[in-house]
Amino acid sequence: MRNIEASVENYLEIVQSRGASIVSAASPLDARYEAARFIKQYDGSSIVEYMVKEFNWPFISNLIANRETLYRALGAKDDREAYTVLSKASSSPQQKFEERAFSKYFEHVGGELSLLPALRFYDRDGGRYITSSVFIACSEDVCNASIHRIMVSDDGSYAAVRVVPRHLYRMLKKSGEKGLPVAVVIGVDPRVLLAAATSPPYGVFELGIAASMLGGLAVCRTPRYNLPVPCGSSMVVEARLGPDRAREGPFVDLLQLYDDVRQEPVLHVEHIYVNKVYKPYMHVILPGGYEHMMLMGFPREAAIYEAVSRAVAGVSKVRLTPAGGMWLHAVVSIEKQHDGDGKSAGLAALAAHPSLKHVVVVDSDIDPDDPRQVEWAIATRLQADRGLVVIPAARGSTLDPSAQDGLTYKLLVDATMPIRDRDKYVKPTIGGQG
Ligand SMILES: C/C(=C\C(=O)O)CCOP(=O)(O)O
Ligand SMILES: [Mn+2]
Repeated sequence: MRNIEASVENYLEIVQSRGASIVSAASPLDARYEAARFIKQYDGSSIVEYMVKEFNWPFISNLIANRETLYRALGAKDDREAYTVLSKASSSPQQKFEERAFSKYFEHVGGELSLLPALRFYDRDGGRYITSSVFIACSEDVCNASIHRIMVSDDGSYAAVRVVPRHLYRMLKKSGEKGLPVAVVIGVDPRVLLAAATSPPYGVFELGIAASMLGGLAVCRTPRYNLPVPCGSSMVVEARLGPDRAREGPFVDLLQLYDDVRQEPVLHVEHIYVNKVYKPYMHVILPGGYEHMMLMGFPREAAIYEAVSRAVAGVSKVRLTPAGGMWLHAVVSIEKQHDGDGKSAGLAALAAHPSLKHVVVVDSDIDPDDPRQVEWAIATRLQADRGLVVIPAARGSTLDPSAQDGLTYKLLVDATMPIRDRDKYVKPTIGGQG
């Protein structure tokens, strides 16, 4: 089914028709902690909808409740198909969108920061946060879409945005004294978020990748800055980003740690619009929750799958593991053909996802989703003198508190069995079963 306007409402219809269910809160929740507790209760299991006391719009979380929901959305039956959908969309983004009138879809509701659907999640949070915000910006003839959290300070005096040094950062640096005009969309089909979480080369517009996955994309041009946004977005904010900076953080990141406090660009909100055609679901991603990990990690898993498939003859499964925040740790199982395959697979994984820190390579009889099996492989198949590769002082994740000056030691663990003597390593099965 197509959802070319990319609304949350249509997405819900699609995944519900394919078996996903939604849990509704009985009464409105408090924006401070109570909504977070409710989302957490269904983290990794079910989509939840709820009202938040001081807002009139419906809220929604866990849109990618688990892998099954994501696969349903992608129309895929397994990992391989899901990776293929994303990889194909990334390598052949649509270049043209269907343009529609902004005024047909959106009504102006004001410009105050207090209207932003921001919640407070954890006790040390630096303010209230919007976590599903997709920033759309164009510079010269290049457009970019990427996800950045927005922090609204507790006294409501400013909003700041965490901008990691990637494409939006590059545009911001070029924008000079006036700051960078941006359109921020909140509440879209999560396939738009997945596309925005991929890292194509500069110049590839991530909305084109979303369009490939959605079967087309209807965009509306924002009134002030003429920026293209999906017409089904629940909220559209027109703003200028920077050049001034303000305190941002702490915020709970993918690793379930409080990220550093930094000076980040201020978001100068000008106009806020809400969708009048679709039910304007405000999407909230629980920081450090399953949906956060899936949205960030799944595109990297697909990239690792693709890279390892080029490096060795057979890949069984790739997992960025939940305990590593689906960001720092990977387990890859392969059909080993040569004794060097374990190393080739691990090196390909590290290269495909620069934030990856530790990778364990196992044989295809080990399930990367089962930590006991992975540990069993390490216990019985690894010899540290030949199975470990340490890469000193490499570029690592900014989220890793143990890294120094952005540099980290990487580790590849080749826990595959040697080609010789394979008989010594087989998993025993109880006989007499046919
Ligand atoms: C801010 C990031 C993730 C999050 O908290 O959701 C991205 C971190 O990117 P690195 O390149 O690993 O620093
Ligand atoms: Mn980009």
